Amino acid sequence: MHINTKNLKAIQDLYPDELAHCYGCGKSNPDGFQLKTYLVGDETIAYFTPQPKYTALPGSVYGGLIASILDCHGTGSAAAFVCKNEHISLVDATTIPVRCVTALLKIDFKNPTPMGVELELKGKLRSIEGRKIWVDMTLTANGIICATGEILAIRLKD
Ligand SMILES: CCCCCCCCCCCCCCCC(=O)SCCNC(=O)CCNC(=O)[C@H](O)C(C)(C)COP(=O)(O)OP(=O)(O)OC[C@H]1O[C@@H](n2cnc3c(N)ncnc32)[C@H](O)[C@@H]1OP(=O)(O)O
Repeated sequence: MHINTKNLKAIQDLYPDELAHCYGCGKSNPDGFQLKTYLVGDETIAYFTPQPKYTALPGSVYGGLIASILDCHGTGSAAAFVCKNEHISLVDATTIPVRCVTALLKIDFKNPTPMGVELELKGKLRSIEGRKIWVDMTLTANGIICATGEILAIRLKD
């Protein structure tokens, strides 16, 4: 079921302008994917519909794109979970003081990801250990999990 995100703020839209050029999720990169990650309760969610140019085998999505959007959903999720853990409101904020980058990303490709349908990405917090944030992710199409991912995001120092 597609969650209505209309009244939610995407974590990537709360990155300050000078850090908003990421190819995968920067709001200021018109050529990028502009992935949006939302915190909904205890999990994060994002939706993405790949363009046909990101085809692998005919009818299925290129794995590099899958890794790319899970990468950005993972760091966005990590930032969102840190904010939640530290009671930093995403509702009232215009920017957030949390920056996370990917140290490690693992993707398991479970099933071919069909082209032409909306993909649903979910993230769940596994642990926060100091500056290390582990997030488990799934990528689902038509109700079938096509890929799972795990990410170790590192919270940057000031
Ligand atoms: C790129 C710069 C942008 C800056 C602006 C901010 C941007 C904010 C907006 C975000 C925009 C979207 C982002 C999209 C997602 C990307 O695509 S990010 C781009 C890809 N990632 C990178 O380029 C990161 C490159 N790596 C690095 O810069 C550094 O290695 C890191 C990850 C910052 C860590 O360096 P560090 O801060 O010196 O921390 P370090 O002490 O080495 O490690 C901390 C802990 O993590 C552990 N660790 C580190 N790496 C690993 C690993 N690979 N495996 C296991 N453990 C590890 C260490 O063992 C250590 O553990 P403890 O001893 O604390 O238990």
